[in-house]
Amino acid sequence: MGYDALLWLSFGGPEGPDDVMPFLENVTRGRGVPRERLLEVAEHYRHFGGVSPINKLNRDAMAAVEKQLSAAGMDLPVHFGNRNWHPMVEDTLASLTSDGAQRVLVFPTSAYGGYSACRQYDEDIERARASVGDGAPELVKIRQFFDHPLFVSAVADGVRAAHASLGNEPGIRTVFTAHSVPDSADRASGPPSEGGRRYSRQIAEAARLVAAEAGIAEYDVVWQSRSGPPQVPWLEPDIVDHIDALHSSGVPGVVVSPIGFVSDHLEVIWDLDNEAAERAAEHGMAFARAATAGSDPRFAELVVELIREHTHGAEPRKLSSFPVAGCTVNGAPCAIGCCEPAKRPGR
Ligand SMILES: CC1=C(CCC(=O)O)c2cc3nc(cc4[nH]c(cc5[nH]c(cc1n2)c(C)c5CCC(=O)O)c(CCC(=O)O)c4C)C(CCC(=O)O)=C3C
Ligand SMILES: [Fe+2]
Repeated sequence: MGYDALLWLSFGGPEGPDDVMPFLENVTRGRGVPRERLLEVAEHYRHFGGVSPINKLNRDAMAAVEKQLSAAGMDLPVHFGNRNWHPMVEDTLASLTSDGAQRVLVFPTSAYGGYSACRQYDEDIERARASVGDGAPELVKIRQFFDHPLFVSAVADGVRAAHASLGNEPGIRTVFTAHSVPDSADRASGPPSEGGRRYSRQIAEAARLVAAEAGIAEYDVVWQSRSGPPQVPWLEPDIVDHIDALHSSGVPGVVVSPIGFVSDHLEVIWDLDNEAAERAAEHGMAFARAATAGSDPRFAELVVELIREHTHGAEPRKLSSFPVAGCTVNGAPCAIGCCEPAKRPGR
């Protein structure tokens, strides 16, 4: 049986100043993020007129995918739905249902496993189906793709271009970043038989693959955009602290590749292009931020290939030996214990 549509499932972001606080309240509801952190992040959004680039970046990427789908003669309309801001996934699914859709593929805009990057999108699927009620279509989620050759080569080209922009000077360190998560969430991610830490291990593996493709021997993997109360341990070190450490050890500059994200959304343009770049400048270090994969033509090609795994039984291409995960039906978890939400301290 075929599919009636592709649901492009993303995080969402505000599209004007009045959206900022309600958006942040949606993101952090029940998550124990301190009020001060919320107000601080609201300032980051206000710096850009209250508009996150994320929705436009998603719409552009969707248009690129639609173009490639129609060029391939595949009749699969693409619909946009978000977890935290309009168009909300509940509304998109309601309209797909009234259009008569019975089976829908879901592309979540994250390459990785773990609670925030994978399981929470399953929860969005469950919540949207529950809100539609009887007659909700079957929702089949597309797998994690952190080790797909098209993802790896798009990120690697971004890293190469960033080094070229600094004149390929020797000694410039390549630093990969991903969104920090509570250490407890990382430990709890993935099936226990794999030893947990599916999220950070996949990030490390993607970094290794990209560095190998770009011919980079020395690199680091660090974290960014930490929130949550300071007494709760999150993955470390933070990119800004890491720039201090590199400076102390005499490193003349950095190329920062946000490998944990698929687009240049607000956490990339604020936390890296602003905060990390500023710290590097204070130390007199060279700084270049590598592009994310989402705007590369290979990203649309990647999405179409992932779709074809479902519609044409295409063989999954992957460069690591990690198990294929994340491809679940109607928001079911990947496997017993896989990507379970971590118990959040202070909740
Ligand atoms: C792993 C991960 C990804 C990557 C996977 C994926 O891409 O899905 C990601 C993406 C994103 N995170 C984003 C924004 C925010 N994340 C927050 C808070 C949090 N993120 C977390 C993790 C992740 N986040 C966590 C553990 C929290 C703590 C609260 C909680 O447990 O939920 C907060 C609250 C304020 C703050 O504390 O920073 C905001 C505003 C945006 C949109 C940016 C834009 O608007 O352009 C995007 C794409
Ligand atoms: Fe986040």
